[in-house]
Amino acid sequence: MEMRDLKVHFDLRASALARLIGGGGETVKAVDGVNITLRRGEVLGLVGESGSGKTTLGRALLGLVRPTSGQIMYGEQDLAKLPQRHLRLLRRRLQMVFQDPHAALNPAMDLRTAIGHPLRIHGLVSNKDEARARVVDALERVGLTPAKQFLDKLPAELSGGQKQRAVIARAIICGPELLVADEPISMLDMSVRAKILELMLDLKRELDLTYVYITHDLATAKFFCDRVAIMYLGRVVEIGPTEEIFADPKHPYTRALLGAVPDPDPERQVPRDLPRGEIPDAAAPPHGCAFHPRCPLAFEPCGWEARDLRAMFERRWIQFGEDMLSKEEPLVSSLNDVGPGEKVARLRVPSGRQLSELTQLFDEARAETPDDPLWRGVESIDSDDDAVVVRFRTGIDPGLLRQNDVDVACHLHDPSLRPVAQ
Ligand SMILES: Nc1ncnc2c1ncn2[C@@H]1O[C@H](COP(=O)(O)OP(=O)(O)OP(=O)(O)O)[C@@H](O)[C@H]1O
Repeated sequence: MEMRDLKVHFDLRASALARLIGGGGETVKAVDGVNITLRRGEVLGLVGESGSGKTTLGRALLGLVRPTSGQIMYGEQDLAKLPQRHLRLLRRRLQMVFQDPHAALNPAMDLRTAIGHPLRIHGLVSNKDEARARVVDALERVGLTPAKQFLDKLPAELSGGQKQRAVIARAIICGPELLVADEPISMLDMSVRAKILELMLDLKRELDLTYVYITHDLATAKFFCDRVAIMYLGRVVEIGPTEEIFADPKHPYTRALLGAVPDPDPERQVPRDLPRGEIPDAAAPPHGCAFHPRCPLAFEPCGWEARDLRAMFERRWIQFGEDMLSKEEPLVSSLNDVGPGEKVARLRVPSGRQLSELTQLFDEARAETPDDPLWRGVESIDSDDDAVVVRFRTGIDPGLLRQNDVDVACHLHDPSLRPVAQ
């Protein structure tokens, strides 16, 4: 399966007020230009924080959400353009295992009915005995044995791990080629997590399956995946063999994620030390490299914009406290109106204040945090009669660059921009 420049954008409805004043709705770029070739028989991990687009990408692969553009080539067919009717036929070969096994099973349906359901939908059995035999086989494969004892059980009679086994049995019963497993173990007890992953690996070998494994948990990705794709705000920022990515992560975001792996011993939880800031709003992602506002190594071409100035002041106020906030915030209040992608910030002097206060503020901010990467993006700071004008350098969208067996989307690795990778 090959994803080519795959995009899934969601149009959010504008609020009634926004519509009245002529504003359109926002667009969330959940998946924004993904190119991945899925190899037969591999386990590909989609790894990233919440909101990075993993689930949307997984759903798109199964035709559960329509791509906005791009292709999903599956053999000769482009799933992105296939009519629903044809997709339904294909779906028996493309299955999903969901995060929550409790929600995935109808509480009123016994396992015989629930697991056999896809067989009936796809017309793969002609009578009850055949269906029963296939369900028994699936139950045995997932370790719910003796199978006959499980046929008439309801989900409420099963443990969490048993339920997830039943969900997996339902996913494999039609003989799929690809399984998209979306956090399949995150809601299970610690004690059964490894067993479920081991079961999935056994099934992969026995049934010649290919997996897409969606997770924010790097520890299981390391154990389970042949390759991992690290996603950030709808894009793949690094992809390659699991071993190589874990041994030598190249993207600053990957490095930050790996640094944030919690210690399995709860007494020694390592704090999540992802770089400053939250994941930005996917409806108004940062320019250039979307990670640049959080990146400690961001430099000139990474996509600096006027919004980053506001974030720099916020960091300053967090560092230096309330007094500084109340003194300085009114001076730079015009930054509140800055929209995405603006390359020039014009900070007007508020009435009753002096231009010299504003220029001094910039001098102080720069002197006190000279290592803040933001300054690398500032091209000039000038002042005219009633404003300080900050201009930012032009950013470049990072594409994937090949580094040994890994592709990484980071300017640090582009010799034409920075000769030595850091
Ligand atoms: N149906 C939808 N309508 C609007 N926005 C959506 C929809 N589905 C997902 N999104 C948005 O798309 C972005 C990516 O979401 P997605 O669920 O794919 O991320 P994720 O990495 O799987 O996160 P999580 O681990 O929390 O599931 C988010 O900003 C999310 O709010």
